[in-house]
Amino acid sequence: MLLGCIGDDFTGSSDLGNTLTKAGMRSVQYVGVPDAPAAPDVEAGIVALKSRSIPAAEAVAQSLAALKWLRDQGCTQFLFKYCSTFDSTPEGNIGPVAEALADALGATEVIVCPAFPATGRSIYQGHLFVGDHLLSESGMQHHPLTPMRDPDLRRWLAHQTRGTVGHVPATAVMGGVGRVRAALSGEAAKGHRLIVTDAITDADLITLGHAAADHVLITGGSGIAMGLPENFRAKGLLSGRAGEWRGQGGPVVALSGSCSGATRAQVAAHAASHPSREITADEVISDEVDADTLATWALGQDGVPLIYSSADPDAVSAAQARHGAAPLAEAIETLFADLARALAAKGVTRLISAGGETSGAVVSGLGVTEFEIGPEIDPGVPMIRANDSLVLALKSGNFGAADFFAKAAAMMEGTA
Ligand SMILES: Nc1ncnc2c1ncn2[C@@H]1O[C@H](COP(=O)(O)OP(=O)(O)O)[C@@H](O)[C@H]1O
Ligand SMILES: O=C(O)[C@@H](O)C(=O)COP(=O)(O)O
Repeated sequence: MLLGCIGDDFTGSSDLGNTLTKAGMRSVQYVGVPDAPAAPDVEAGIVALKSRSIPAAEAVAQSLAALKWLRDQGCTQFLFKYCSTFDSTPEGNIGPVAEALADALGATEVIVCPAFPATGRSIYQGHLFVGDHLLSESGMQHHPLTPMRDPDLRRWLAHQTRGTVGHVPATAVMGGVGRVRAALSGEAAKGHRLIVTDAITDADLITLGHAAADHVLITGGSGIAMGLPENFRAKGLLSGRAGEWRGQGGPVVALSGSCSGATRAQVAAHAASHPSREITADEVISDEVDADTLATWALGQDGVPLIYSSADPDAVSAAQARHGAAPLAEAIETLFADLARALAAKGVTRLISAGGETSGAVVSGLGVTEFEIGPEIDPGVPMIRANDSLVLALKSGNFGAADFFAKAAAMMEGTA
């Protein structure tokens, strides 16, 4: 294994696997820290954690355990993957995890770059944009767990860190690899270890990736990985053997716990022509719904049945006020985990899940240990294979075309 990656959620980890696989690295996504060695042909290993919204100290401990396993597999470079919308709170977890990994690896210059231009995320003057909106006006200010109300990544990250935060502007990034290296060293010389780097285009990300060829630790969204495989290829370290992917027919179900604007639009579009069942926060809290009944309903439907708790910001706030945000999220996630387990037991072979935390719950419910990464459905979302009879798509809340659920089901079957 060459590149060791730590993802702070499951959709994000498959997003990273997609980028690395497309760029020619043989990649495997692990569910948590494995307790056995990796297969010898894995070139990029991604340890997927569910550490984005847990207490910072636990996120640090889990990330350090992942780092230890990846080091034991022989990795020479490490990537900490977080969300392209920088999902975090003033306490963390991006800053504390990045600093702990940097301490453990003795890293002195660490890129911080969540840019992902294919999905509209760009960084300019240290500020994160989603399309032509600042992050704080993109809808992310309403996120149920990590509302993002400050688009200045330098300022937001500084709340989370012991050390100070540096910045490499777009003018330096556009100046090429030499200018970037000089700018990063300049920031490190001023005592800034975590350095936010502007990036507007894929070309900027490839420049940053090449500039970071000798960095032991890199942090960012999946975009920051775009240039990394080429560094290993240039040293003759990649096998060039991509995995063989095969589609999967059979019973399909879509689950959605994401409340993002993009997912709610996908849910509305899908529900117009496919069987769909909403589960409300109140039903979940009062135990009026059970996983077994929902699974039986879904597998009795034609088309691509959808079960969703996705709700608009007003409904989410009202439900959180009634039940508490954390207990409510936990109750809904537990239901999705139980539902995934029940669906697998009843023979589902294609499972689509929308939402990062939701997908973490779904995967833990399934009890799978690793995923083969397959072809891309939409930017940032690959199909992934859990075992001989189960293929999944874990969709970030914000990603995917308007017809994502139907499109994913068809592509997973190999008919689109
Ligand atoms: N109707 C709802 N009311 C309140 N919280 C909800 C509701 N539906 C889902 N949630 C919770 O909101 C969170 C959504 O996060 P996530 O699944 O990561 O989606 P995204 O990818 O959009 O961030 C989850 O913890 C989920 O359990
Ligand atoms: O970088 C991204 O935007 C995604 O890969 C990601 O991390 C997804 O997180 P969710 O939006 O919580 O699904």
